[in-house]
Amino acid sequence: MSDQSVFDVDVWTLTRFVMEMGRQAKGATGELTQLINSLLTAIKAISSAVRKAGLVHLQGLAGQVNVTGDEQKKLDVLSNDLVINMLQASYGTCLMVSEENKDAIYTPAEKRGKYVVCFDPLDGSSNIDCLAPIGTIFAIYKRISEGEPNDKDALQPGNQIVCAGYALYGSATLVALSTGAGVNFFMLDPAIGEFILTDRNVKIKKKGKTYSINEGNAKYLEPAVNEYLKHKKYPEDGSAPYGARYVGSMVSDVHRTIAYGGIFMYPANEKSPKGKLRLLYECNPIAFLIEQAGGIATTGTQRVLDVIPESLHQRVPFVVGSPDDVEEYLSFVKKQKKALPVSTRGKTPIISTLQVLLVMMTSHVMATCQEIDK
Ligand SMILES: O=P(O)(O)OC[C@H]1O[C@](O)(COP(=O)(O)O)[C@@H](O)[C@@H]1O
Ligand SMILES: [Mg+2]
Ligand SMILES: [Mg+2]
Ligand SMILES: [Mg+2]
Repeated sequence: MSDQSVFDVDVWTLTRFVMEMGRQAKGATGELTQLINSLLTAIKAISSAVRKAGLVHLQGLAGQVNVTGDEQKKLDVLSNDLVINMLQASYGTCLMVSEENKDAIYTPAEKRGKYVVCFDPLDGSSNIDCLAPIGTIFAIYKRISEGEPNDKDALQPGNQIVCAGYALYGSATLVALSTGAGVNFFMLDPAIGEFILTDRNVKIKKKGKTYSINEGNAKYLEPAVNEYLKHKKYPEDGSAPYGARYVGSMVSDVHRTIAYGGIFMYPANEKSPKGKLRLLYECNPIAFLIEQAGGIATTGTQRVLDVIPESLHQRVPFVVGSPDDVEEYLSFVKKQKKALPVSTRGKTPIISTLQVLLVMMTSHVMATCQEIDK
């Protein structure tokens, strides 16, 4: 079938879009545009590598384990090298933090610029060999140090982000990007190798119809989370139960949540008391985009973007999505907190539950003894 679509002779590419945003920003030097363009080159190369991985033996393990204990895949390492090399060649960065590097990566002095980039070069890498969607996530900050850059430049809270985004290598390759004035989607047109603006100022639905969580962790989840999930499956008010969707690649699960509405959750659990997802290069960039799209991003106890980072690879509990859905989840968390005696609040619920049982048993035994004494 011949392609009847009109050939757009005034196409809005991501590069043009960012240049336009840059020109409107006072004192723009074009450095951010150049940095983003270099990042896009890495993303295009990763997209190409992902799509041919099965043909050129790029699937499977690289043989090392990263600092957070993930077994590195060959594509993790390749993606990481691409992003580091393209960013350093942009003359826009002074320091980078990557999931795949234990320490911060300092740009050689002669190539330094004013930006800091925290990134997850390949997100969802357990899904590479089964061809499920995977992604790349990044957050960009302005450095705060004078002279030599240092780790503190990367330990800024997410509310200091100047630009964040993700690439999704799915049935098409998409980039979602925000520089703080809303979220825009760009689709890669392989014919011209450009990302084309497809959705301007994307907004998440107020309330969705699906929840997304790894229910294989149910045994380890806090009671409030399981109570919430039960409410979604057996609504007491006669409304329709929610659907369940879980890809196991956060970028894919989050993109569906932004596109369709709903809630994505990776809360703390007994196995990972701080949750699994990493603050600097997964939770902060995604939280920034979710809020820019009108959603909520919480750790369960505070706004993700307000968390003051203490270490480069620290994890936080992570619940994001449609405002009504996340607010409803938080109401279950608050209810659980209220149900616990003050002295046990804030402690690991498993211990506090045992303490509550102990208090109840002791008072029961006391009451029985008093009965016998009468
Ligand atoms: O397999 P689990 O425990 O559900 O974890 C899935 C989560 O782990 C991740 O794959 C971690 O990211 P990486 O693949 O970048 O290490 C997320 O993309 C995803 O949401
Ligand atoms: Mg990993
Ligand atoms: Mg990841
Ligand atoms: Mg990763």
